[in-house]
Amino acid sequence: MEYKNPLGVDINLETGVIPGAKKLVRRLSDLKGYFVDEDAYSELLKENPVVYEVYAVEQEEKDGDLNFATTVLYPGKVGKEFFFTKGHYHSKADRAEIYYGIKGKGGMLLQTPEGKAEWIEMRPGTVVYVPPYWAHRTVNTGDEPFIFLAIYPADAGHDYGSIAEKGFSKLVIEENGEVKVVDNPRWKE
Ligand SMILES: O=C(CO)[C@@H](O)[C@H](O)[C@H](O)COP(=O)(O)O
Ligand SMILES: [Fe+2]
Repeated sequence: MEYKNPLGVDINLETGVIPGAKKLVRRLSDLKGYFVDEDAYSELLKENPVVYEVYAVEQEEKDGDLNFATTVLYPGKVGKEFFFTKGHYHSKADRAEIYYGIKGKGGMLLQTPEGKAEWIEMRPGTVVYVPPYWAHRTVNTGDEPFIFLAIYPADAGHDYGSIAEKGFSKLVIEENGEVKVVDNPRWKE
């Protein structure tokens, strides 16, 4: 039997960086078509800010193993919509996931394939259980980076297709200085 080596790493709780992890950067240009307000999107695209970074420690895609990753989701808005991650189902749709809030303020939008949505607020210390089959997207509703850890099966994979095409049935927006979760006018089942 070949055994893998155990590993311990310290997440930088201020920056979200995991030493030695693979870094992925998503800029606004990577989120074309995701935000409802297309004029606001085009305007902000001139700056093309970084929307989020992911630091991932991933194993081979095998049943039984685990990956973990931090995400640093920057504050910002496109029109009224707060910055968010793309959001995805898992390619192996029955794979669950755990998120843990590290820094900043935000939340998670979750959705079943039938379009039933849930919003869960997250702050440092919040654990979110993402059940099998639910799409999930995080949203930064604060004014500093929102940082969290995700732990997920190594064979879960990411299925971005249907969210990229249809989005979530709910939007998380700022209106009159308040965070609101409202119906997505573009949502169609
Ligand atoms: O859910 C997971 C892994 O299953 C997170 O590590 C996200 O991958 C990350 O927060 C970026 O979000 P996406 O761009 O992948 O939606
Ligand atoms: Fe996931």
